[in-house]
Amino acid sequence: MFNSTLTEDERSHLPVDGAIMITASHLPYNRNGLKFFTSDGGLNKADIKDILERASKIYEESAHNNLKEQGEASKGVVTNVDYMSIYASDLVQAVRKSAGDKEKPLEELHIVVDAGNGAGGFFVDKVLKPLGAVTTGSQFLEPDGLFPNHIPNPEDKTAMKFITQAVLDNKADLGIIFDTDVDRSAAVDSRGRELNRNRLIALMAAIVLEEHPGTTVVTDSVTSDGLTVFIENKLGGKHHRFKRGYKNVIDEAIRLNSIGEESHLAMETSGHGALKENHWLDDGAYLMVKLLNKLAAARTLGSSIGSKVLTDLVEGLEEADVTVEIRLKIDQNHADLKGGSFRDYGESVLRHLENAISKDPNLRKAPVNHEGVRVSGYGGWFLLRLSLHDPVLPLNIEAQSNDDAIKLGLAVLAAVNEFPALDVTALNKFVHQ
Ligand SMILES: O=P(O)(O)OC[C@H]1O[C@H](O)[C@H](O)[C@@H](O)[C@@H]1O
Repeated sequence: MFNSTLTEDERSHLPVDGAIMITASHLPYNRNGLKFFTSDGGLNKADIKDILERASKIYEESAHNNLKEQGEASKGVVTNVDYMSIYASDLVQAVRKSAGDKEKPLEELHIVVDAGNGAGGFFVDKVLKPLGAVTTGSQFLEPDGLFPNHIPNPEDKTAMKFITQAVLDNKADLGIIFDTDVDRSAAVDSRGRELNRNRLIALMAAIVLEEHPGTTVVTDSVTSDGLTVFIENKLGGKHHRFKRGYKNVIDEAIRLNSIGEESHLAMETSGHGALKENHWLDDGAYLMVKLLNKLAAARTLGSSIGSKVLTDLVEGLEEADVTVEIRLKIDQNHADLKGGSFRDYGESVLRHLENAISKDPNLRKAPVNHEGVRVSGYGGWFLLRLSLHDPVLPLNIEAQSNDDAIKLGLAVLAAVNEFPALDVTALNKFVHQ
């Protein structure tokens, strides 16, 4: 969508002034929304508020029965343009270029795609096949807004199981999965190893840091400590852990560049990733093209080279044995909120936790932290923060053993237990497993 505001092609009426997409994104089918783009990028909350306010003013100012007439009068011309083919052919060209302009640089490489019945099915016919890849075993390529097979979200364990199984069943070299509107993506290597979350950020960081040594990688707040060590010690870059929310991460990377700190990659564990070279657009297909470029370039040296070139790039990334996310709901109608907002309530939970932590010698608050309360201890860490959208406090815990993860969970539970509007059932279950 966004690219249609930049592509120059007079015959196809491009570039357009604006683009609108109807999508549930990675969410279930009953949570559709609209995404708006201009050539400056995706519109943010303030822009959308402005649009809604203006629209409601126009509605109020016009007499109800006049609206239909006005609509008739302002009718424009509708022209259908096959923009997807134009966009996809740019992706194809990028991969060819990285392989010295070879027409079919992925010849005989077996790549399966799981589009989760979202919009990503085009990647098979319009990108992979023209590059010579074998795509048998690709699944759920037909768009279906009810997502009958699984929720299309590379952060979702079930979704990742589907693509991993498809790779193993088909003995494929690589698996690729997209969310509904292809702004999130992830991969699976030939052995069925998931390249998502921290691992995908590490992989993208390795690729980007080869091109831009020393650059800063901006990520969301739930990235692991192992990722920082990997980016800084192994790759020689800088890891700037910021807030959750792809827009927050992207805007922060843009801000860093504007104050003289070079950054080329902004990425979330959710699978949203944006590159400076691609106008800071969180384009999941473009991320996968960066992986294909690596594969294509490697295959110019030997046709048996497969996804190992990607797996090797994340060699040395330390990963926690236990990774949990527990979402603690705030009951907005509970008397303990005293009529206040769930945000204020959540903030007071966080302040209380911060205070409790400072008295515990086993725990250490992260020296730099931009969101919620992040704490190290028992060889791991936890982060408790407010959800971007919901009345929820998500808790992320990473540790090297279940016992250590439970110790971290208990520290949180002791502090949050004092807040009756917070549903701690899931946390209780976790620590008493
Ligand atoms: O704060 P949470 O509820 O975990 O949700 C956070 C997520 O919200 C949306 O899905 C955005 O697309 C993501 O960029 C963000 O990470």
